[in-house]
Amino acid sequence: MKVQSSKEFKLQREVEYGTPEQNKAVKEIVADIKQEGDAALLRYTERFDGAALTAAGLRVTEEELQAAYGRVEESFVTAIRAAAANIRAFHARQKRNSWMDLQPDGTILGQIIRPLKRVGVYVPGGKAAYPSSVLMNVIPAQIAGVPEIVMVTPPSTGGTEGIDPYILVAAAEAGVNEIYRVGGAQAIAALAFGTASIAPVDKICGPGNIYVALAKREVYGAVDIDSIAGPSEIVVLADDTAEAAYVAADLLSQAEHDEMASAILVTPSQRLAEAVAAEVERQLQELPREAIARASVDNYGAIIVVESLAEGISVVNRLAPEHLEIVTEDPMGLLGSIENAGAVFLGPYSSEPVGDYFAGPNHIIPTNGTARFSSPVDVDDFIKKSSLIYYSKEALLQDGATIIELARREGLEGHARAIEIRLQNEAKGGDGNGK
Ligand SMILES: NC(=O)c1ccc[n+]([C@@H]2O[C@H](COP(=O)([O-])OP(=O)(O)OC[C@H]3O[C@@H](n4cnc5c(N)ncnc54)[C@H](O)[C@@H]3O)[C@@H](O)[C@H]2O)c1
Ligand SMILES: N[C@H](CO)Cc1c[nH]c[nH+]1
Ligand SMILES: [Zn+2]
Repeated sequence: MKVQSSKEFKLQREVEYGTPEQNKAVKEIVADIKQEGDAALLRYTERFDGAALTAAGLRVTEEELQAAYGRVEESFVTAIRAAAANIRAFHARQKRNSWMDLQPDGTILGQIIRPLKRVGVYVPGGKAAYPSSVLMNVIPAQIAGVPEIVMVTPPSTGGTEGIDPYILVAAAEAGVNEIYRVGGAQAIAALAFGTASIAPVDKICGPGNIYVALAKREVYGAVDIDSIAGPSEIVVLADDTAEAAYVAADLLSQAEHDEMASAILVTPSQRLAEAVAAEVERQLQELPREAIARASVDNYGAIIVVESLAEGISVVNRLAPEHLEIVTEDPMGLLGSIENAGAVFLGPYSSEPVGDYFAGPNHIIPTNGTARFSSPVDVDDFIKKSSLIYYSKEALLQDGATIIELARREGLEGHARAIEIRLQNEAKGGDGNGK
């Protein structure tokens, strides 16, 4: 990894997100699915995932789901249950309730919370299978009360059923049974627009590679999306007290996700910068996914030497990373200055994979600088709110003139008259029915 000064460093998102070719490919895939439905879905699944399916074979059967248990270790089932319990406990704290406020004049104002009816969750499965993402998608949706949760994941990671058995077991543990073996941009478009085999959803959540992220951006508006949760990112803000081997390991933990993942160290310590660069090189050679991680650090990685921790914080806030680790003498003391980061990990033992798998917070987190304005997946992603207004006669008599004033200032006489007709009727001693 190249050690550079903050002046030399250029923000990745200042260039187009994804290459022009990737953007063009995604637009074509989405348009084809919209127009041709299943036919295009099957064609792209064969082209990108090498699976020649029929429409009847798109959905995973209950037998396949149960058979997957025979292909995973008991220790995995124990681990996924323990992780699920932590994720459930964390997200249960986010649940909102409807509320109503009764005022002395009889007015009732409130907010009604309802779950979305049908949501699609994307579970990545291209370069690696992500059973942990099943839990991160499904548990908050269940806590919100979503009745129909549909899962899609590509068939490319193998297994006799064509889907990684660990993903299937995680789905069965989470209680999902509508699962389709499709991935990439074609899966996102199928969820958004529907095909003969897959009924459309109201919202799509979940992380994925650049094709998934661009497709979610493309279908937004036809459906809602959680955020752009694309190739993983980590920024470590560290001072001279940090352990170089730990920092390097944490950088590589995200670099190994994807050639487009980004891993960045920001430090005022030239010594640490050089030690981490050497450690990254040493640890890379021992990493099974060396080629992916090397491409990531070569193209999207950086070690940025800043003048001070204060400058480091301003670099971090510009980057707005998905994950930020603060490994300094007093990490808690710096927390208040962090404005943009999807998840913040404090101190040398809060290694990023603790959050990826187990602590409880969601690992589906905005990337590419979008942590400036969006948040990790949570229970709120799976609800919608309706406002409730009940105005009593007394309240309308009291506020009516003010409402009329505001309506007439906007030149909307029809609005003003809707109020005025009631005020006039009441002034005449009306019965409240306009008579
Ligand atoms: N931000 C987050 O919260 C978060 C969480 C977990 C994982 N991730 C990211 O998810 C991603 C998982 O990526 P993955 O590739 O392993 O799985 P994936 O399921 O996201 O992508 C695989 C799909 O990509 C499509 N694809 C591959 N090459 C293509 C091409 N040339 N043209 C068109 N489509 C193509 C295929 O349809 C394939 O099914 C990684 O980037 C990882 O960093 C992000
Ligand atoms: N680090 C990823 C979020 O960017 C999540 C993940 C899943 N499995 C391992 N890691
Ligand atoms: Zn990870």
